[in-house]
Amino acid sequence: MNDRRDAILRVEELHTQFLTSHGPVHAVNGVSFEIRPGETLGLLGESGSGKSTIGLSMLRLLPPGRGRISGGRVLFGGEDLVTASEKRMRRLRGRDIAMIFQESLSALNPVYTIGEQIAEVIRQHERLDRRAAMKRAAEMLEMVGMPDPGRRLGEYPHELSGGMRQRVVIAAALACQPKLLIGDEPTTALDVTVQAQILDLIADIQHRTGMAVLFITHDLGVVAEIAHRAIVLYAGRVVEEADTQSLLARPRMPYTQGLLRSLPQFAKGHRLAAIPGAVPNPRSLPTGCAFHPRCQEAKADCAQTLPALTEAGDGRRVRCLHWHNIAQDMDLRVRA
Ligand SMILES: Nc1ncnc2c1ncn2[C@@H]1O[C@H](COP(=O)(O)OP(=O)(O)OP(=O)(O)O)[C@@H](O)[C@H]1O
Repeated sequence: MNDRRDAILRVEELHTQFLTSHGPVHAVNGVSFEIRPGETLGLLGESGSGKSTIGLSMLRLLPPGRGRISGGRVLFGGEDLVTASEKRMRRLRGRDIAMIFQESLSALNPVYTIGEQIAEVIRQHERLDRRAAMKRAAEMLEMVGMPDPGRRLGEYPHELSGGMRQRVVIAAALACQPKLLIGDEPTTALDVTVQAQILDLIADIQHRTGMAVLFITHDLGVVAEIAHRAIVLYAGRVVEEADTQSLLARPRMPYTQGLLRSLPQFAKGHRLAAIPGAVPNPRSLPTGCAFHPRCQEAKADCAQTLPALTEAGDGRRVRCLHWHNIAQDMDLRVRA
């Protein structure tokens, strides 16, 4: 959180609830972060930690009547999207802020050709005739590395492989040159080779256009690959934020340390071990630090006091009462 002036997006104290027959579910509990142009921020967390809800809240795409933003601001270029009109949001979505999801097949309409669908997105936001929009659609397909883009324009989604469909979805998302791309697990359904290609593609386009990217994922390996900075989410709260290299080399929060130890490529000298237990139910969060029942470092006060998100130097933020001692222990272990 260094240079506040430059951020294209600032999320401040976001709270989002779902109303269910069993009462409200507090899915997002005071989340703040920012993204600067040309930057990729990884939003990392286990299933149920609130990642998708943050993405949907930012674009005001929560299920009507069930999901609601109950507090906070989402400032995009200084404008608060929480209070913007629905008309304004329709203009922003797809033009200034684009979102891509995991399941490319459901994002595409089976009865229209690839070309018609990309051209339609372009024409929703720009005054172009059909021919010009089709020409731009072909250029977009070329940009995302689609072989033989002219021919692909006339094909239907089912004629393409999963990786090629995801390229089409990215082409459509980027057709209006958004300033911010939100990717919600956009590579999770793809095999590792195609996943690597898509990550390279997003990084390459970002390099050329300077767009900001919020990359939502449960996969630390993906964050390591694509994100400049990362936020770790637990039970709807940010528990750690750091530049990706520091986060991977010197995680401060025990939860982040646990995530790293559960992955072979990051375990480095530690025994490979899954974090015991599961993400808590957001209807009944533990008192104090929500992670304390699963934490190997927990002390008596962790069950009583909710730690604040604390500045820990170098733009890092940590939500842990004992991060300082744990950090010293970790550093000693790393030096030994
Ligand atoms: N439409 C909904 N109605 C009720 N509760 C919901 C709804 N959508 C999400 N939730 C709850 O909100 C919490 C956060 O869910 P969310 O989908 O944002 O998590 P996530 O980190 O994106 O998980 P995943 O990786 O599995 O998508 C979960 O407890 C989930 O059960």
